[in-house]
Amino acid sequence: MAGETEIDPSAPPMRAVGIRTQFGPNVIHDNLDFTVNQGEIVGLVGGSGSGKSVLMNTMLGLKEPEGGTIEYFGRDRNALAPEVRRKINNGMGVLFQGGALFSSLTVRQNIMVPMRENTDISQGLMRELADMKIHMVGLPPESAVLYPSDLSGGMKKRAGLARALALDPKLLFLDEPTAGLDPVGANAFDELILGLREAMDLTVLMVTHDLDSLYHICDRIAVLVDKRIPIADSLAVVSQYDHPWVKEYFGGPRSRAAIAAKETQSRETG
Ligand SMILES: Nc1ncnc2c1ncn2[C@@H]1O[C@H](COP(=O)(O)OP(=O)(O)OP(=O)(O)O)[C@@H](O)[C@H]1O
Repeated sequence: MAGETEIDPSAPPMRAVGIRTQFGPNVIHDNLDFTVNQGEIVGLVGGSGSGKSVLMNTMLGLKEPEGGTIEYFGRDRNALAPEVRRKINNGMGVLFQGGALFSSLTVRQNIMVPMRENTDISQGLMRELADMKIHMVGLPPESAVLYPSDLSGGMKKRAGLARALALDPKLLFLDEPTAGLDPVGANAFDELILGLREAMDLTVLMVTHDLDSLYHICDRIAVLVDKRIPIADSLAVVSQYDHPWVKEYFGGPRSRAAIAAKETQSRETG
């Protein structure tokens, strides 16, 4: 197929190169570079309104940047053959803030939506696959027939995640996945992401304000400040980065508490 041989499977699954994003006169990203490597969990942090969600949508392909390119597997996505682009798109799952479930559909029906839109598998098989996803995200089997309004906040997130996993993605995008969860629920959700990464060989880009999540599950942390990502590295490196926002974010009391919690956890797990 034309174009298919042109992606490089050994190249990073996603790269933003020289991205410029602008809404009218409001420049959000300016010459922003950012790479997401195979198999890693990257946390994207930055102040409120710094452009994290817009960047996620741009990398997902929901928004075209005003300048620069997004590469998938080493290739400008706009140069990909339509079949290749569709295949890559189907390999992306996204959990939006709040789960974004269809309120008039049950959990199972919600999970079946992307299957119905993108595959021609039978209704029976779709149901079976949807129930498997429900199991994978740790929801009880009976939740399949519940409506979103019947679910707790944590269950909604899990249902949204199950739908994000519907097409067995390789790239998972999470927008504030633990927002609104209590610490126990948030920690359980973090563990779930770690387990799924192993089980499904996922690469994860996660927008988050949750310091515990950053410390617990992220391999690298990308910092979006001043319209760019000047640093994307391990927590140890990023937390020493010389920028006022970084100093405030990683040097504040909530950060110190999260570090202390992580150290306690590391000691307990040996
Ligand atoms: N469709 C749009 N039209 C105009 N401006 C927009 C649009 N979408 C986002 N913006 C602006 O872009 C900027 C970045 O928004 P974005 O939602 O990406 O921030 P964020 O870093 O995710 O913030 P938060 O942490 O508060 O969720 C904001 O100033 C926002 O008002």
